Amino acid sequence: MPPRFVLASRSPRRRQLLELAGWPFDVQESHADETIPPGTPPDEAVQLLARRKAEAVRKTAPRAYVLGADTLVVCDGRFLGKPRTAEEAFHMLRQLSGRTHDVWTGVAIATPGGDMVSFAEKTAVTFWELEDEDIAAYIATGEPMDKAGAYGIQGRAALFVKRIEGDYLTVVGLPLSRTVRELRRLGWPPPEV
Ligand SMILES: Cc1cn([C@H]2C[C@H](O)[C@@H](COP(=O)(O)OP(=O)(O)OP(=O)(O)O)O2)c(=O)[nH]c1=O
Repeated sequence: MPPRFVLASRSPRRRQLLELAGWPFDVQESHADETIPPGTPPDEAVQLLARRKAEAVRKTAPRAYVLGADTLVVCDGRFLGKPRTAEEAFHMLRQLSGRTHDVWTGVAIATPGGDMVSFAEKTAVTFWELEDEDIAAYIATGEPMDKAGAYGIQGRAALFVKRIEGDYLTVVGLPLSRTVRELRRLGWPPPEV
């Protein structure tokens, strides 16, 4: 039996992106703890959380390749995760208005041999100046609530974006081209898949 591939994520975006790679995989949510030790730099923080997610799911799928990922927005040294309330979403988007911030995505791959490999990718995103009414209207769509930094570049927040530097898919939550290259290096997919 060839090894299975499991995506350790509840994110519909990550599933859709991984489908582009063209091989079969299962999806399993990780329920991993998402707290980060204070002072952890962003590249380490996203890899730490990605590894935790992959590790949690590996316990239930030991003979599989397991992929975990985590995305964080970093503005002025402050980490912006998923907003808990509409007010928090408003403050995050106010903070991002008219400025450049970094979006970090960490990816961790657990292999059937027991290894754990991870990397982090960064994309810089510049927003136009946003009017308070634009922010309020965007929050009313409900889009910000399950997304780091309170926006989805793949949705209506595309209208906020002046320029980006880096892989667009790092912002959406999975730097697919680098991920597929790393997986190949680790032996996935095997010839029989
Ligand atoms: C900045 C940005 C983030 N996001 C999303 C990607 C991630 O799904 C989410 C960040 O939260 P994460 O904790 O990285 O992921 P998640 O909770 O959605 O899923 P899981 O932990 O189960 O894998 O924000 C977008 O979809 N578009 C964007 O432009």
